[in-house]
Amino acid sequence: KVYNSLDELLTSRAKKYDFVIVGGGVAGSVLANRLSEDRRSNVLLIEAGPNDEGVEELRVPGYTYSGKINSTYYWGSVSTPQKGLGGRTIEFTRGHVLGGGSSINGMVYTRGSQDDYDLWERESGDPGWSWKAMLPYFKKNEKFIPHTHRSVEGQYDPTTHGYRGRTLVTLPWANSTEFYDRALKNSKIQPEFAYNIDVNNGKPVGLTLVDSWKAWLQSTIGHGERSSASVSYLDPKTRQRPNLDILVNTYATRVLPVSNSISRTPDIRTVELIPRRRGNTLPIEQIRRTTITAAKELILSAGAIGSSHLLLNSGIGDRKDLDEVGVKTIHHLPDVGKDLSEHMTVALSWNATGAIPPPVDPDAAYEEWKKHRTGPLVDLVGQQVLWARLPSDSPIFKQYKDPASGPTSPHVELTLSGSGAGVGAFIVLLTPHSRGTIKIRSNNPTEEPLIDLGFLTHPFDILAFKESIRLAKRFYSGPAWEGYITGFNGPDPDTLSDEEFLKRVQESTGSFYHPAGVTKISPKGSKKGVLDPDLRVKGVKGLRVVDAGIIPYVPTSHTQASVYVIAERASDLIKASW
Ligand SMILES: Cc1cc2nc3c(=O)[nH]c(=O)nc-3n(C[C@H](O)[C@H](O)[C@H](O)COP(=O)(O)OP(=O)(O)OC[C@H]3O[C@@H](n4cnc5c(N)ncnc54)[C@H](O)[C@@H]3O)c2cc1C
Repeated sequence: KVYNSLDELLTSRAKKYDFVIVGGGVAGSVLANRLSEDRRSNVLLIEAGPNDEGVEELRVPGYTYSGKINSTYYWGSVSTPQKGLGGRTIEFTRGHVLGGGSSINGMVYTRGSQDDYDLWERESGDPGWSWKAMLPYFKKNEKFIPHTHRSVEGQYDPTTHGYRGRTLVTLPWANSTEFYDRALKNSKIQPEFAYNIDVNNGKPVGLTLVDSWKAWLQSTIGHGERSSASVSYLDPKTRQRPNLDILVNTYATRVLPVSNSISRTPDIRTVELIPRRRGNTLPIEQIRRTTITAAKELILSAGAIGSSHLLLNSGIGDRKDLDEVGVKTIHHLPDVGKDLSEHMTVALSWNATGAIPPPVDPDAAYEEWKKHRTGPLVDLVGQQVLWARLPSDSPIFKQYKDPASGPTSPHVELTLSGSGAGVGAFIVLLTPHSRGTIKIRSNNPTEEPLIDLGFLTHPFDILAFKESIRLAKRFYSGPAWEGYITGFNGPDPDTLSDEEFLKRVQESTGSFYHPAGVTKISPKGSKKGVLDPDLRVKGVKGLRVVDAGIIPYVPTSHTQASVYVIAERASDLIKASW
């Protein structure tokens, strides 16, 4: 059952919970479902944002980024002034609703490379995080739905996918356009950008024996609707389980050792809660706090930012930083909130001579979606994404270590789009050297955390942007674009001075909202990192973290698929330990 307020839960329930999960996003929704599969386990899922049930705007794929989604479903976070961006702050979007990021995100479904997961194995010393070991979890999570209204032959590899999972995944609904036909034609002519049938096979570079690949984009959309973690894992049947309570509109301020603990190791199973609206900072003396203690485990799934914020508010972090803001350290764990890695983006555009497509009537599109779940509102991003490796003989690798997790990992993603007079490529720097931090401003847990993304603080990343833009220029100057593309609008590293180029990039760099690394896994016994390989917080009892923050280094993908499989595996680890 869903409880809309803390009071509602407290007045109608006096239940003991075995597992308390904080954060009802991707990981939290998966855990709530899997842990409550065992009817003997009582599970409480706590989410700061509202319930997503019946909110149509969250279900229409084409409404994402359209301004039609109410601001209540976002945290409204902003980064600190970014040193590498000349002091500019950037909006840092996070989902604030059941389903978390998956209720508002771009729905791109990419798993990353085999080397990304093999890096997790190396970083944690646990082969259970390797690509090979995680592949069954990808299949467990996914229900791939091949379209029947158009031919999708040759657009995906059937052996790569799962067909019985909960997250619906599909290919673009619309047919290809002149722009995408040309992009595909180009991939047949330019060996650097060869076609690969399915980006989700983990080792696309190895298979194609070239340095880059391109495939039909897959999205977490099914039957014309967004397939978020709450829709798929907290479906009406799951919500009715008598052993699962879901509490929304409730913000966790701190985690605490259980009051009667006699152990020397802090036994952290209590969570402190307040009713709270999105983003409002409450004066500390007005905060009326309630606590709930888990009988077995407290699990933080508040997202990379939310979980590190919560640990720091609780006095679990670097003693020096905590002292500075007047928070008493209950457990000195220096790496909490450190080593944040994140993707950086820059949008490029070219002029083109393509046919102007007929305008879409928004009312008719909505009517079609409502009646049939078809039409222009069923797709979101483009049909093709190009993932590429920077040439291995590029001079930047003589100067700096290649940050990619291995040869199957691309350095750059280009989301290709084009219609009429404009062609675009959204460049994503997938393997940054720059690092950021999450810190707290004060001892008031309702204050927003300090989100420092560290963008462009490492010189490699500026050079990597240059090389990535050159790569995009090579792609769009291929023979298939002759007579179609007429000019590049930059920023062009080959015509601008270094200063001008940097300024243009600093003005436009954005985030891709894929933060990782702030509560990373490391080997048992290692002083580095925040979590043991089984996701327990090092040096304390009773507390795990399960979300994007556990990932040692941002993967070369959009991150939701990684988080789904992290949570699927975590559910098995937790079940196996009781
Ligand atoms: C705008 C945007 C677009 C994206 N596009 C894509 C995409 O196209 N494809 C893709 O693969 N990935 C995408 N992502 C990333 C993807 O959504 C995330 O990787 C994923 O949601 C992370 O899952 P999580 O469980 O770690 O955290 P989340 O899904 O963010 O869940 C965390 C939950 O915890 C709640 N919470 C936080 N703090 C507290 C607290 N103190 N008390 C109670 N609850 C709390 C939050 O409200 C949230 O619901 C996008 C993300 C954003 C923001």
